[in-house]
Amino acid sequence: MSSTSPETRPALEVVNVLKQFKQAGRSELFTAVNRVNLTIAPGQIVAMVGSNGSGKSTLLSMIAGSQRPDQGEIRVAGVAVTDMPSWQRTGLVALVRQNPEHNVFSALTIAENFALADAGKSKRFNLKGAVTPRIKDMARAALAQFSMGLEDRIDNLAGNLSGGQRQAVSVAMATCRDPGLLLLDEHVSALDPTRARVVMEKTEEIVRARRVATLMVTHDMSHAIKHSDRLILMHRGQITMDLGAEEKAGLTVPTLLRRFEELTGESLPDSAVLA
Ligand SMILES: Nc1ncnc2c1ncn2[C@@H]1O[C@H](COP(=O)(O)OP(=O)(O)OP(=O)(O)O)[C@@H](O)[C@H]1O
Repeated sequence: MSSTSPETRPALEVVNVLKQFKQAGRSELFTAVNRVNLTIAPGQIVAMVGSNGSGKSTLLSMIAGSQRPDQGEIRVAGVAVTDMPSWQRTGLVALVRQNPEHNVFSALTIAENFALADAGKSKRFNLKGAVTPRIKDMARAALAQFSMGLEDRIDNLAGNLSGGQRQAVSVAMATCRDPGLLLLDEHVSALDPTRARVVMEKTEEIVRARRVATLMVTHDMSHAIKHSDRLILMHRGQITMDLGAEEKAGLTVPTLLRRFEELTGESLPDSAVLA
């Protein structure tokens, strides 16, 4: 079998990626992501944790296509996306953001949101007539996975949903077409702890069932340990720790926080502890 066949090629390859920013009042550039290498296998769930400002969101935004690396290469499911605008990555990369407001259009119904997501990179989108029986079936099936009754509300305005319901809709939309890679940028951090747990557990269940490779940024260390196959730690623009399933098996939140402190001399913010 060829090493580049769909079954074996990595879901994500980040090769030597560098991103620098100009800083106000300073002549030298600030390095936010410092020659990062990261490979994610098909179906693998990777949790990424790290201190504030360590470069997690910048790395995610380069993978999603809203920023371009200054150097390096990014491939998703074998496709070179480094210079591809984000709208062209639909189907390859799906992103669920922290703020529920940023993931769904409040003025559209749930079904219309699905129609819009499905239209993806096609430039012509006409809302009138876009909600076809196929879209409705797709939306109902995707939403039923969350067991929140959302499949019976597809004609409701998304703006009338709670934050947790919106994030459930967002994950359902992001995964229903089986993207090459799912990016979760603190997608449950704006929810209350109970809702956060439910949405996180369902998210894991869905991505495992669909075998969608996932890179999840979180400040909740227990989520990072519990809901991943692998845990990576970013610090000052670099990946400083990379724990596979075996190393992660006996890991507890206090041990993880201690290991981070030993490695970096700094404390890791744990939203579950801070909450
Ligand atoms: N557009 C920009 N211009 C200048 N500096 C930036 C820009 N975007 C990010 N940075 C800086 O790059 C660093 C990394 O930011 P980034 O948002 O990636 O960190 P993070 O790990 O996601 O942090 P947090 O956990 O707090 O969300 C920070 O010091 C930030 O101030």
